[in-house]
Amino acid sequence: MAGPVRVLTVAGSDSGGGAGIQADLKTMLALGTHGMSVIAAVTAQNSLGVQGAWELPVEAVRAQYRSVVDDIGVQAVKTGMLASPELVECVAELLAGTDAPVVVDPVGVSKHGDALLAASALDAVRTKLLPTATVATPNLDEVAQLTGVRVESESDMRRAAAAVLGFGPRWVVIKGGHLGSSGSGAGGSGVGGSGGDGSVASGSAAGGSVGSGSAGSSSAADGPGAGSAEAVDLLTDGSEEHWLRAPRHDNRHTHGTGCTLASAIAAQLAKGQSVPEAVRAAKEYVTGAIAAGFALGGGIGPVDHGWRFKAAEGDSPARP
Ligand SMILES: Nc1ncnc2c1ncn2[C@@H]1O[C@H](COP(=O)(O)OP(=O)(O)O)[C@@H](O)[C@H]1O
Ligand SMILES: Cc1ncc(COP(=O)(O)O)c(N)n1
Repeated sequence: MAGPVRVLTVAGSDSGGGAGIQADLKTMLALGTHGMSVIAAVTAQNSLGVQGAWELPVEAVRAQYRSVVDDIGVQAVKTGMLASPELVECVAELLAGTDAPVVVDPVGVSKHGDALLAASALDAVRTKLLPTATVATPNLDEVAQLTGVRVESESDMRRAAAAVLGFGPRWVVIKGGHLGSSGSGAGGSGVGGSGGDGSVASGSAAGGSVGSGSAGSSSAADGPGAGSAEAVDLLTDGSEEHWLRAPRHDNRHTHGTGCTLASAIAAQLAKGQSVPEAVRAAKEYVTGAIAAGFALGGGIGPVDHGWRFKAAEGDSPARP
């Protein structure tokens, strides 16, 4: 079909504009695609944390999805914050009926430790949502939550990948962004008006080109910026292994990194790239966005989704 490449995000809204639906749409635009959204939950959120979260009714999510898919059509779908077991099941059922590649970011907790998924939804993520995924992109806290595997070094990432693949996604990216950063601890508000019960500890990450290679030994360090010099992710389907290595940027403004990576993978898949090509390109994009991350509000600022536009314009951000 002629026209722009179309990518859909099914996720939560971040009022601060750094993560969730807002990060997804900015990423899709930056990578030359037409982004569309199914809003599953709304958060009141800023650089300091999540002040409130409300999930949408299942019918509202199903109706948004049908409106987009039945008329406009999608060439890839990405999922993010889905909040409740009912929404996870609904979205899994909708995705089971699509031929488009699906990127599942099993969002569990915000960078500040606020629960974005009820603990009662974990089983549905494992047994219903993950089997629909072409690529799943858990961070290390989500790996622990979903599989019980605690990753403390690069060598643990293989075990983590095998455990996630056991739930049925075709590929998994184990994101090592939290390796070598300090944990920020759980707390804050829970998910939804129904009350969140899924709070878990989260790591706060501190913030070129992407290399690949084999697993090395890198030990967890004692604080943001003091960790390993690389941000290492492992992409595997159980037979092929791709180690994606990029410079670790000593930048605390990393709000939205996971959403950005998953949306970038979806955009690249929609353009027709293979999974390894798409993940490599997405890693390059998120690495540049983290390098350009900026302060906004009093806490953790966002990555810069427009970093390539600014670089092309000669570096200095445009001023009105
Ligand atoms: N400080 C950093 N410098 C460079 N890359 C990073 C940094 N922190 C995270 N990343 C990368 O950003 C992507 C998202 O990872 P992560 O922050 O772990 O996800 P999440 O937002 O889900 O917690 C991964 O590719 C990871 O390696
Ligand atoms: C609505 C929403 N969705 C997802 C995240 C996770 O953000 P991150 O990409 O930093 O892990 C978030 N903070 N808010």
